[in-house]
Amino acid sequence: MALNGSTHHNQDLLDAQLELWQSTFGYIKSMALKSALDLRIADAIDHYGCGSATVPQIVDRITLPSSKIPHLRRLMRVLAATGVFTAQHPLAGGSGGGDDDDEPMYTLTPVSRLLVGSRNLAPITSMLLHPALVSPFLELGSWFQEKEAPESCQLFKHAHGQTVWEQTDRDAAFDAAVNDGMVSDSHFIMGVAIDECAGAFQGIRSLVDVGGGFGAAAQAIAKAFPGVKCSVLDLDHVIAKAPCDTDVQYIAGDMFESIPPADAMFFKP
Ligand SMILES: C[S@@+](CC[C@H](N)C(=O)[O-])C[C@H]1O[C@@H](n2cnc3c(N)ncnc32)[C@H](O)[C@@H]1O
Repeated sequence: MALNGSTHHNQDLLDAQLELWQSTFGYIKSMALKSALDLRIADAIDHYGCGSATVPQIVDRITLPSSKIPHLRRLMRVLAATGVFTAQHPLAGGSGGGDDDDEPMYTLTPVSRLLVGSRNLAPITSMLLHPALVSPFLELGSWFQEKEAPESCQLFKHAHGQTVWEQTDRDAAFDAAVNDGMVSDSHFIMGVAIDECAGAFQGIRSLVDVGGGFGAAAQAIAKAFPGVKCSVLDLDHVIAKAPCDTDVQYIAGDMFESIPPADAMFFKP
């Protein structure tokens, strides 16, 4: 906004305030995305074969009290402004054909297509936006002031009094969110990695995936390269829940104590 007859000083102040609010409210972007995941809005839109839907059509597919529909419209506008969906607004007056004529049409974008279908990143996105992982950032300032030794001074531990992996061991719901998230991320990225870096796996007869979780990455390697004997090393409580009907061998242990021998070590954070 340019001010009429104002000094540059006032214009600069307002521009700076705008930037300050943009940084202050930056979290709205990720919280709107989290709401879309919680409400399964991308799934609701994807249900309509063309990948587009109006708010009333979305409401038909999700659980929402009718009093919240105006708020859903606002959420959809934020999600369209941030590129999660596109919004196509109807021509003035509508076409006169139906009830939804005045409704914007929301369409999946390349971003939200990653929240549905076979290469679905919804579980890892939900995991990364889990309150246990987001809330420690509220304490980042006090973490900086803490004088403990670096290894015992992780932000997560500062906030929760235990490490991420101690919490997954004690909290079954958080553990499931982390494991499901990791599996979805591995499915996605290993499809790309195997296409792009197949040469890296040539000539290897055995491979150990260190901190390999449920073994989605190792399974993808074993499937693409049947000559590579793949194993997964992870903590006891993860291996206890790992699938048993796969081509990979699961080994419970602590990577800081020992790593089983193999031609290659693989690590996917
Ligand atoms: C970020 S996750 C990655 C999981 C897996 N690589 C994937 O992509 O699906 C890190 C993994 O390391 C495991 N981990 C953490 N500390 C470990 C340790 N000391 N020894 C073995 N595994 C460990 C966790 O249980 C978790 O499954």
